[in-house]
Amino acid sequence: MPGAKVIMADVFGKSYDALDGSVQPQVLQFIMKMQRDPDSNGLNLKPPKGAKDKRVRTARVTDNYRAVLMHYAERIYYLVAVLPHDDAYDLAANILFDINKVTGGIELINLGSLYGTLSGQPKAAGSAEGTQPSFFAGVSDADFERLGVHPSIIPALREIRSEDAVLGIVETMPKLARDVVLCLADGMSVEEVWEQVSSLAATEDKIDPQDYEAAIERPATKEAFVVTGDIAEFGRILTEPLSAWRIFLHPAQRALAERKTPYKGPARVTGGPGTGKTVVALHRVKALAERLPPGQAILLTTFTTNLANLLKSHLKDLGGAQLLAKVDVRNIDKVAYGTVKETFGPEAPSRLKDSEILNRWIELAEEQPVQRYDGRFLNAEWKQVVLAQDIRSRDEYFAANRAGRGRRLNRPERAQVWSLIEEFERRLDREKAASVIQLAAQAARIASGWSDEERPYRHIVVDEAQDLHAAHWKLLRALVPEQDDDLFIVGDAHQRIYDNRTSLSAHGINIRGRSKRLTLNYRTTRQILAASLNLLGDSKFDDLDGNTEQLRGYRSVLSGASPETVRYRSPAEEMSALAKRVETWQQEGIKPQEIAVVGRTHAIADSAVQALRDAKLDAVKVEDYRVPDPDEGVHVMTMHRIKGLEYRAVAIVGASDQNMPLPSALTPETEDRLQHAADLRREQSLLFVSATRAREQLSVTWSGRPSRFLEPRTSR
Ligand SMILES: Nc1ncnc2c1ncn2[C@@H]1O[C@H](COP(=O)(O)OP(=O)(O)OP(=O)(O)O)[C@@H](O)[C@H]1O
Repeated sequence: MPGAKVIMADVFGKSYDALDGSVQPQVLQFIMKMQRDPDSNGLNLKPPKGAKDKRVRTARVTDNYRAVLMHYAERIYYLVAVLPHDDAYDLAANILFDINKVTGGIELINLGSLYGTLSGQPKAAGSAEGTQPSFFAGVSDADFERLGVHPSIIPALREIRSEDAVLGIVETMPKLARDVVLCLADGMSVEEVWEQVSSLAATEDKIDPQDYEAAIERPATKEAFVVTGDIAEFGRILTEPLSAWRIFLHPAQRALAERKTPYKGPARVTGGPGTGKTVVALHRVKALAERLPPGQAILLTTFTTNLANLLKSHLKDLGGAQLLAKVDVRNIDKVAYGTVKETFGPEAPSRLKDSEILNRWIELAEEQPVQRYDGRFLNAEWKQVVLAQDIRSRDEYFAANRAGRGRRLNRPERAQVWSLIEEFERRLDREKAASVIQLAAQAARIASGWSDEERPYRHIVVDEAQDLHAAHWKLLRALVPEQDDDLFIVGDAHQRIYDNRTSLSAHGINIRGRSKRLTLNYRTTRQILAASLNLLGDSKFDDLDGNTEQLRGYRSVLSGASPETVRYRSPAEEMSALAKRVETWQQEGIKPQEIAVVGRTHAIADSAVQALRDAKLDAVKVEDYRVPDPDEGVHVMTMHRIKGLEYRAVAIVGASDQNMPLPSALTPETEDRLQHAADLRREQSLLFVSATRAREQLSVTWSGRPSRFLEPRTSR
């Protein structure tokens, strides 16, 4: 008897993750049995009674669990879910499969959950909102269908009368319908939605609504189903819960990442937290690697080593060792140091961390008989004026542009500052040491002298671009010849947490006409998003290229609990409440390693670890360069360390005015007004970054006075 081909639907992952560890291995056994012989008695593969779609089948996985499948062609089955017996029959009764008229891809429509989301909605008449018109009154059925919304969904859309209901229902829809409905709800016209969403997802094929063989080959199907017959591949996929196979690019993301016609120069993608910028960068690397000529290389870089390690593991998930072999994944400081070391070998200076450099500046400033300049001010002047413009002489410094610096320096003052800078650099030379930014400037100087043939990369992709310094951009510009698809840059100035501000065009990186902004957040519930945006107040942010960026249209499809903001009388009380909160989250089914506790300083994080352990909860401090094992417990870390990560639940602790902003991170206002403002914005961004790591639950707590960034939304 020939075996069957089993194809996994994207939604399958959700039901699989919810299964008990003892049932999960049985699912693989079940798939193997299906592949061997779907008609074997033990499987009891049959059409359930009362199913809306005659192709639905149920089959036995264990005594208590059933698989729901769709049988669409001879010996080919889609696996939709494995659920407890009754739930499986419920689902089987309410699903439909069809070929989407726009994408030509196969779609799974779950009418049960779709209509289920409407149950809490006010009725059309007889309720407080009785006269509320249907939210989509202006869109005809024909328009919905033309845009790619399946006709079975349209009656549910007619029931919608509030934005909340829109956001609730889209979670249960097929992908294209979800994007269309969100854009219409955002006020876009039918034509705009066609141009910006549906037409981008449309297939050029002539669609035969019965031809599933052709439909299975289309990209839209491949985004929603894992088409593999290889059992080892199934096993690998199922044991990597958040791995990249589940990431199905939104048409706007796909247009950026998989674009076939080359970008005629550098391209830039911005967008708020969780809009999939990193995902786009990874898919871009994959697309570029697929057409990379032999002997050429791609650089994927970001700001910190931790994030570079994370990118490496995501890239491996996405394309395996084969993809990784074509890509150099390194953080920017390593790229710079590598260039300097190649030239100077063992003579290359050793690297000093930013904190060590700052301490040396503070020492030098304090040694001066007359203390005219604060160490912080001098450090910033050196980094943001001297190193940013690669100034090497007193005359160059006299002529330097000091835009962005808030303290004027007259000529004699500039002479004083320059002599301090010379003294500082002399001391570092004597130590055979250098700051990471000095090394980047040196590397940029070296690489700028190379010919195009000597430039080591064919493409460079940059994540977390907002944190890079001017010297980094000069270096990157010099590491890749100016040509099509040279630089692909991804970032968000709202998340700038290191003190580097510059504009791409100042470094010969011209992105005009090649920049896009992503607006749909896939990570965070809209309740958490609204609270996080509140933290930013009315501060202004840039678009990495000298213009102001706005978060217009930034929204989430997910809905959940409101975040908590709670004040306690003392740090001890706050910490014991933290332990209770973490315990409650765990009781609600959130695993310890899916919970993060975040503090502004190491000391706060350490006291949180202690408090959790005192309450007999497993907790681990997440330090640099190490990812804890899943059984080490709740992850506790600083706000800098959580950058780029995400958790189901996040507790921000110690968010008092004493810690946020951290006084030692602020340049005195009297010393430099603009630097003070930039320091404040950076602290605000740190809190914003921390809050936007939360997928489902967020709590922000403190004792004493709340951080000024919390003021607008604290109701006490
Ligand atoms: N099209 C998509 N469909 C479903 N999930 C997605 C999609 N794109 C991204 N995601 C998920 O959304 C989350 C955020 O993605 P990602 O980390 O790429 O966003 P980001 O913009 O780089 O975020 P941040 O700037 O906050 O670090 C991830 O869990 C990712 O898997």
